[in-house]
Amino acid sequence: MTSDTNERALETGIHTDLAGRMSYGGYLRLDRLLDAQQPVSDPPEHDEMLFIVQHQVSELWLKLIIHELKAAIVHLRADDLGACQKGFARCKQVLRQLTEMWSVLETLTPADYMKFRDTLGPSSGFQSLQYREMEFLLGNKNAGMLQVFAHDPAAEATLRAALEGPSLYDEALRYLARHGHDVPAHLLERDWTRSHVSDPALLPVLERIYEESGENWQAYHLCEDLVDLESQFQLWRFRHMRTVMRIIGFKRGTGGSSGVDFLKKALDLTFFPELFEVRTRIGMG
Ligand code: HEM
Ligand SMILES: N[C@@H](CC(=O)c1ccccc1NC=O)C(=O)O
Repeated sequence: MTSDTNERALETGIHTDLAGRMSYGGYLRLDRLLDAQQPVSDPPEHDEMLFIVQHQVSELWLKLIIHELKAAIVHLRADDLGACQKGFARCKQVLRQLTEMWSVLETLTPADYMKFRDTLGPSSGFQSLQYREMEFLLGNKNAGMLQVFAHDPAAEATLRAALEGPSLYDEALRYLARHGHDVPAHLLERDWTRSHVSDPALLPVLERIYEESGENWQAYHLCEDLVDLESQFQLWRFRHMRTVMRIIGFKRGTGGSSGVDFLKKALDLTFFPELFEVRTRIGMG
């Protein structure tokens, strides 16, 4: 069948009377979402739109990750590993998206970025509340980070709540203890505002889980989900550092840090140290 136009006729039944009813734009609050891209460069720099959209999309994905991590912590506490695994699978895929997104920003040339970089003033991703909350939920705690939000009491309270609660790793260790694994007692009740410090006493516990994964499948699966999350997170950090190096070289950061050097140091951080250390022992007798 041929047709002399390329139009697709509306089927009968398509809703067109949407006055006062739930619509696409209304449900998604697109009036607000799509009004939130407000470049500040004057005269306007074409590439500032890319910069804003990239950050906003990142923040939206961070919002979902935080939503899932908080739920995973609740599910872990309730021994509901199935629900937890669903959340982890989603977080991993979102982190992959976030990591892949650096390729879009890498189309920003150093010279084009410098045309509007000054307008950013002292603002920096270092001040991302959601990023810091995600780090805290994963276990990289640092009370000093609250200072950055002293100007914003609501933000500070959000971050403080994440600082003061057990992290995903803390809850995973508590889960293992409840399920017959000999996790040292001092890891089960402690000052949650501090990052977990690698504990050699955990290694034999994890070694058994890894050596006898068949008999400890749930625990093994939980540990491997955490390993996946950390590895994917590190890929995001690495791509950020390389993108920054490519765009601003070794300039200082707008947030006041040394720049690439500061970002490189973050690559040494680990959320779940023993889950990597245990691998050294596997098969060694
Ligand atoms: C041209 C693009 C970018 C450049 C040049 C850049 C540069 C930097 C630099 C130099 C820092 C260190 C802090 C400072 O002194 O400012 C930093 C931190 C940070 N940036 Fe970016 N960044 C870029 C894009 C992004 C994007 C798209 C995100 C996504 C949300 C992001 C998130 C972060 C976060 C979360 C930190 C804090 C990292 C930490 O504390 O470990 N950045 N960035
Ligand atoms: N820190 C970046 C500026 C920057 O990337 C930025 C500025 C404002 C809001 C978010 C940002 N993203 C990540 O740091 C720089 O030093 O050029």
